[in-house]
Amino acid sequence: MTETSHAPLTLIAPAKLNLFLHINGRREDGYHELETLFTFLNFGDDLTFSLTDDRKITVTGDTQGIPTHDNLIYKAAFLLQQHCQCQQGVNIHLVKRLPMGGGVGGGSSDAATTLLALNRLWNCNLSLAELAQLGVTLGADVPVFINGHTAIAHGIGEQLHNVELTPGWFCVVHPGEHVSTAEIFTHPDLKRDTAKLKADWQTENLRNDCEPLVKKLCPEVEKALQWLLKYAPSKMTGTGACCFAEFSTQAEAEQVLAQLPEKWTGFVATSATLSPAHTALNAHFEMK
Ligand SMILES: C[C@@](CO)(OP(=O)(O)O)[C@H](O)COP(=O)(O)OP(=O)(O)OC[C@H]1O[C@@H](n2ccc(N)nc2=O)[C@H](O)[C@@H]1O
Ligand SMILES: Nc1ncnc2c1ncn2[C@@H]1O[C@H](COP(=O)(O)OP(=O)(O)O)[C@@H](O)[C@H]1O
Repeated sequence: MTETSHAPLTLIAPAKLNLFLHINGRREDGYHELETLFTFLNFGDDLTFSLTDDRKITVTGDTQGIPTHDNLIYKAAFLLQQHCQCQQGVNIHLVKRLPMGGGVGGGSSDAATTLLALNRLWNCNLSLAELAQLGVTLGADVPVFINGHTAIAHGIGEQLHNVELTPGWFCVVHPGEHVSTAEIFTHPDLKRDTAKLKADWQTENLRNDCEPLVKKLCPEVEKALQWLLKYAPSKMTGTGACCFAEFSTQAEAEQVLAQLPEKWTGFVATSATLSPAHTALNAHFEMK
């Protein structure tokens, strides 16, 4: 492997939260029609990209036992390299902070940051819409990270309508359980009949339709939601297992995190209307 003259580029793969998640129905292919509000957090994994002159793609760092060819980072890089017939390679070094299967979208965000970064570094020049089209083949959540704006998603999560939200401080708790998205979506007890949102959706009862089922299957999720509820309204993100509560100041959110029972992990972060990956990437290329 020969590294090129490019200096390595480090970018964040931010966490997302589903501020609500309604399930409206099930399609014939098994995927579910959703309505969900995605926002980004200023907290996530770090990916460092070092270009090489051969076509090899390697992933190092906290890969947590995932075989390289199954890693969404490798899959994203390979997909783009094939699609654009790119002659360069890359080493991608991962610092993992987001809990796997935690509902904060770590794998999808890693894939999206890889597509966004390599599109620039390899000079592929695909539009965000083209990158999102490639990305959705890796996971339903990848397009929202490519789009990079707080948005309500419809369809299976790929039709995005940008919205503006006032940023807040979030305390996110991971109650130690790994929830399989596929298991929740194939469970017979999942609520799948919520009515579609109306124009004035802000006034509706916004909730996470996966929550009752996940609470039943994972008692620690129920406990984390109850624990957070002592301080502020609590919700689960995605198909779990992470739960969150919003606060107006950093100090309030940090005070709650400081009291977190030792058996759980958590973090505090602000939300961001624009994905911090886009902000960092734009800053890097403007500087050049
Ligand atoms: C429902 C969400 C909300 O954010 O859950 P989380 O994964 O974040 O918890 C996501 O859209 C998940 O996106 P992602 O994790 O990328 O899903 P995929 O890998 O495409 O699919 C995992 C499994 O979930 C099911 N699935 C996923 C999305 C969807 N709209 N309907 C589904 O039924 C499919 O059965 C699939 O086998
Ligand atoms: N780079 C990656 N980071 C996290 N998970 C990955 C990665 N590559 C593949 N995966 C697989 O994707 C699954 C879902 O991961 P993740 O995106 O963290 O969950 P969620 O969508 O619930 O937040 C993991 O259990 C793991 O097997």
